This record gives sequence, structure tokens and C-alpha cells, in this order.
Amino acid sequence: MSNPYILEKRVAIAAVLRACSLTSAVFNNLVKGEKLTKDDKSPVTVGDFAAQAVVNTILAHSFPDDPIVGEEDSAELRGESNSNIRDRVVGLANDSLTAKLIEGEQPAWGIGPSASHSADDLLDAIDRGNYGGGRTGRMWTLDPIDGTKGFLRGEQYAVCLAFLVDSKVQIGVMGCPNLPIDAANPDGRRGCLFVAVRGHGAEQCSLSNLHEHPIPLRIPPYSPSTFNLLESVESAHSSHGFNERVSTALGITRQPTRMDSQAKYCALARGDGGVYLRTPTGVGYVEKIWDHASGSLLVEEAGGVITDMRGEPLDFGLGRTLGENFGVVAAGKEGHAKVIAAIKKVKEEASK
Ligand SMILES: Nc1ncnc2c1ncn2[C@@H]1O[C@H](COP(=O)(O)O)[C@@H](OP(=O)(O)O)[C@H]1O
Ligand SMILES: [Mg+2]
Ligand SMILES: [Mg+2]
Ligand SMILES: [Mg+2]
Repeated sequence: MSNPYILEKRVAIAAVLRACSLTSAVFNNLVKGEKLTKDDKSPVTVGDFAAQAVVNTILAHSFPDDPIVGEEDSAELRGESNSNIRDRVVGLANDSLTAKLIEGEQPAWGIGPSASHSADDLLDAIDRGNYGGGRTGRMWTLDPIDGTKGFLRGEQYAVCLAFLVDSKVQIGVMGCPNLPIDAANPDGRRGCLFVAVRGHGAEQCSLSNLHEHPIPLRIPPYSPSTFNLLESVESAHSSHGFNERVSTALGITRQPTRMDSQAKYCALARGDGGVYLRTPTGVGYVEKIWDHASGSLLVEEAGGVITDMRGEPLDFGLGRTLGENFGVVAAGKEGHAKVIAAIKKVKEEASK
């Protein structure tokens, strides 16, 4: 069957590419004071706000009735105390939207030299991301910069966009501007785009040239000699201690690969690491759908399995969060079964 969502895929790729150029420019030139701290104490930069404004503006042009669950909102930018940050966000978003069209892009998508927007329009675009989510209908979910802490540290981050119908992810697009194109050559060229379409596979290509070496992604069969953990850099996001016990129970000798953002799903999908393991740290944090939607489809379309730590599927139909889920386990089929068994063993031992 052909992909029924061709336009959605093309627009999503265009939006993520523009957002990646924007975030890369900020990454290379982040000026002190261009970030805020949110109520939950997490950081947000001018790059996060501007990237959400750009992606939501582009989505609104092609799909004006589609709701969006986006991570950021514009409340902090509207007050006079942050007017310098607001001006920078507006400037960045307009620079991105008005950049000249590249092959495959259409002016009707709200981009190109005449697509300048007012500050109010761009703040409103950010707030198009305030949809509460739900079980039925079309919707998008966006993480304009996933791994903001990695972004600020100068490490990995990802622009992540997913399109869902009836709470099932149909398209996942992720841009990883700092990820080496070839994992075997970590000092080589960087910047990858990952695209997954349900029922149509997953592929990686270069962010700078979509025609350059598109690689179909397939998680390789389980192999004890190469299998290791992909986990958060931040120990507050995933329990490094619990992960280590699971690793030991699996007899893994390789060190975990620590990486920020959904770039972990991308690494897994191309066979670079064995399992993405995210284990709750016990502070009652509830996972957000934008942190996993696009990555989950990438893993599935690369032949893998994704569940929580109990082996339950992730449910993207519960609202903006994944609700009562317990972490994330994503791996190839055989590796996934082994990890779920190891988690059970570690939990049983802990309760003795
Ligand atoms: N206590 C916590 N437990 C799990 N995830 C958390 C968390 N606090 C924040 N996060 C999420 O972890 C994401 C980064 O994941 P990772 O650790 O894999 O890089 C953050 O995304 P943002 O950077 O988009 O805010 C944020 O949504
Ligand atoms: Mg954040
Ligand atoms: Mg995130
Ligand atoms: Mg984010």
C-alpha cells in the first residue's frame, strides 16, 4: 500500500530541516542570557521557542485544522521583562521562515522570502502547541529541541516531530544536527535526518543533502559481543544505578553509551547500541509524548520493539503525557525480550 500521508511527510521534513538550521545557528552562537528556567526548573532557550514557532507556522499553513501537542508555550515571552528574548525568538523564526526555498519546498507552506511574520503571529504559533492530546483524530507532537541540556552542554540534541492518527504514530521525523553520519567515524561529518513512515520503513540521510546516501535502517540481530545500553546523560532523567544492575544481569561488559535526546532512538535504529533503557528515578516524573513519539516509530519501523519496563506498549492517546507508564525499553526483538526478563530479575532481587 502506498503511503497515504505523502504531503504530511514532505511538510514535516521541510519543517524539521528549517528548525535544524535555526537550532544549529543558535548552537554555534549561544549568547549568555538567551535561556530561561521553566517552572519545573528545566532550561529553555531562544532556540526551543523559535524552532517551535517555525514548525508550528509551517504545519498551520498546510494543515490548519490539525492540533499540535508541543513542548513549549509563549507565556514567558509575552512579559516585558523578557522582551529581549522575545525579540531574538522573533528574529530567529523569521530568518528561518524567510530563507530561500530549497528543492521540494512550496511557498504555500508559509516559507520563502515573503513569509515574514509579526511577533504576535509567531507567539500565537508557539501556542498552537497547547493541544491537550487525545485518543482520536489527527494530531502532531513536537519537541523543538529535545535534550536542551545536551544542547547547552554542546552535545547531542534532536528536533523531533511526529504525526499521529487515532493516537498511533504514522510519521516520525527527527533531525540530529550533532550526530555523526557514520557511527564508526565519530569525528567525521555530522548532521543526520531520520524519517519513519508506518508500514514503509525507516531511513537516515544527511541533514545537508537529503539525496546523499539514504540508508534504510534495520536493527541488527542480537549479539552479546556488541549489545550495550543507550541511556540519558542526565542521571535525573533515568536511573543510572538501576540500568547498571540490568546491564550486569544481562552479562554486558561494554560501557553504556550516554547520549542526550531521542538521538538514542536514532542510534539504536541504525545498530549503534543494543537497548534504549529509560528507568524512572523515583521522583514521580511523568513522561511526555513528544519525548518518545517519533523515536518509537523509528524503532518499530527498523524492526524493533518498544514498551515500558513491564512490557506494556506506550500509549500516545492519554493526553500530553504517557500517563502511568514505567520507563522505556526499546531494542531489537530478541534483545528486548532479554532486557524485560533482566528487569524482572533485578526487581525481584531488590524486593527480597
Ligand atoms: N525527571 C525526569 N525523568 C525523566 N525525564 C525527564 C525528567 N525531567 C525532564 N525529563 C525529560 O527528559 C528529556 C531529555 O531526555 P534525555 O535525558 O533522554 O536527553 C527532556 O526533554 P527536553 O530536553 O526536550 O526538555 C525532558 O522532557
Ligand atoms: Mg524541555
Ligand atoms: Mg524532550
Ligand atoms: Mg524540548
